[in-house]
Amino acid sequence: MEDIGFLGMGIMGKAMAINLLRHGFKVTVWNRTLSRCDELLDHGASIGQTPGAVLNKCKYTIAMLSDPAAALSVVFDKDGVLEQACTGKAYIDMSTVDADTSSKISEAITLKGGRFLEAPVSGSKKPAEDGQLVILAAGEKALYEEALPAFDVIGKKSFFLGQVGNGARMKLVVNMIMGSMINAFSEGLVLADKSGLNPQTLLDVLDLGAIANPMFKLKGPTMIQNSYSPAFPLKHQQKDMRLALALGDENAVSMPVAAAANEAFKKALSVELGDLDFSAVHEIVKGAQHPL
Ligand SMILES: NC(=O)C1=CN([C@@H]2O[C@H](COP(=O)(O)OP(=O)(O)OC[C@H]3O[C@@H](n4cnc5c(N)ncnc54)[C@H](OP(=O)(O)O)[C@@H]3O)[C@@H](O)[C@H]2O)C=CC1
Ligand SMILES: O=CCCC(=O)O
Repeated sequence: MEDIGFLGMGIMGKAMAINLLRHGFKVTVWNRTLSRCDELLDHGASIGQTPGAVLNKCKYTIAMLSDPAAALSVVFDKDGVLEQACTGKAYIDMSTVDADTSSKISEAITLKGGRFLEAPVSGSKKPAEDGQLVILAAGEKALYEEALPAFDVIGKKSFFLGQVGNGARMKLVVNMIMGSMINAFSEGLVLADKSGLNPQTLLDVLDLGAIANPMFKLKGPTMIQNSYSPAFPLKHQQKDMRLALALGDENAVSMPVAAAANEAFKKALSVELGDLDFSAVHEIVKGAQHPL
C-alpha cells in the first residue's frame, strides 16, 4: 500500500497526508479548493485535479471530508470517485458521517466492483499530526488488513467493528459523549468563576481526580482565556451531535443531556462561532450575546 490518494486537505486530512508522506508513502492529494494542496507539494505529494483522477491513479484512496454532503458529493458528482470505481480500486472514507451515508457510498462503489472501508477517527489536530489517532474501521475486512500499514502511521490503535455503519455509529456515540462533556465542563468553569473560585484551581483539582481527562487538560486553559483556535471546528461537533441524536431517534434512545448540549452548539452556530474550536461553546454557556 505505497501509493495512496488522499481527498480533503482540511485540518485533519492535511496532517494525516503529511504523516503518510513522512513515512515514505507516495501520496496524491486533492482538495475542493485546489490551492490548499500547494503546501503538500513541499512534502513530496503529487496533486490530482479531480477525485476521479486521484482514484484513477491510485489503488487505494482515502477521504477526510467535512460532513455527509461533502462525502456524497465527492463520490457521486461529476469527475467523482464513482466514475473511476472498479475492480481493484479501494476507497476508505475516514470522514465522520452517519451510517446511512456510509452505506450509500459502500453500495455504489461495491456495485461497480470496487472495495470500501469506513474508518472515522477519534482524536483531533495534534494526534493527527503525531500519528496518534484511534481508527474505527468497518466494511471489508481484507481491505482493513491491507490498510493497516497506513493506519499504523496515522493512528496509535485501530479497531475493526464489522459491517459498514458500525464505524460511523461508534464515532457518533463517542462524539455525542464529548459534546455533552464540554458543555458540562464549561458550566463548571462558569459556576466556579461566578461563585468566587479561581477556575485555574478548578482545573488543578479536576486533573487530580476521577474525572481527569485529556480534553479538560487541553481545553481548560484556553477556555479560561477565551481562546478558541480551531482544532475541531464547532460546526463539525454540532453536525456530530445532530447525527448522534438522529441515531438515538432510530433506536428509541432518550438523550436529554445530548439534546441540551446540541442546543448550545446550535446557538453558537447562530452567532457565527462555527469555524472556531468546539470549546467556543463556552461563550454560549457564559451567556455571551455577540460573536467574538
Ligand atoms: N478536526 C478534528 O479534530 C476532527 C475532525 N473529524 C472529522 O473529520 C472530518 C474533517 O474534519 P476537519 O479536517 O477538521 O475539517 P475541515 O473543515 O478543516 O476540512 C473539511 C474538508 O472538507 C472539504 N469539503 C467541505 N465541503 C466539501 C464539498 N462539498 N465537496 C468537497 N469537499 C468538501 C473541505 O474542502 P475546502 O478546503 O475546499 O473547504 C476540506 O478539505 C469531519 O468529518 C470531522 O467531523 C474527526 C476527528 C477529529
Ligand atoms: O471528531 C473529533 C474528535 C476530536 C477528539 O477526539 O478530540
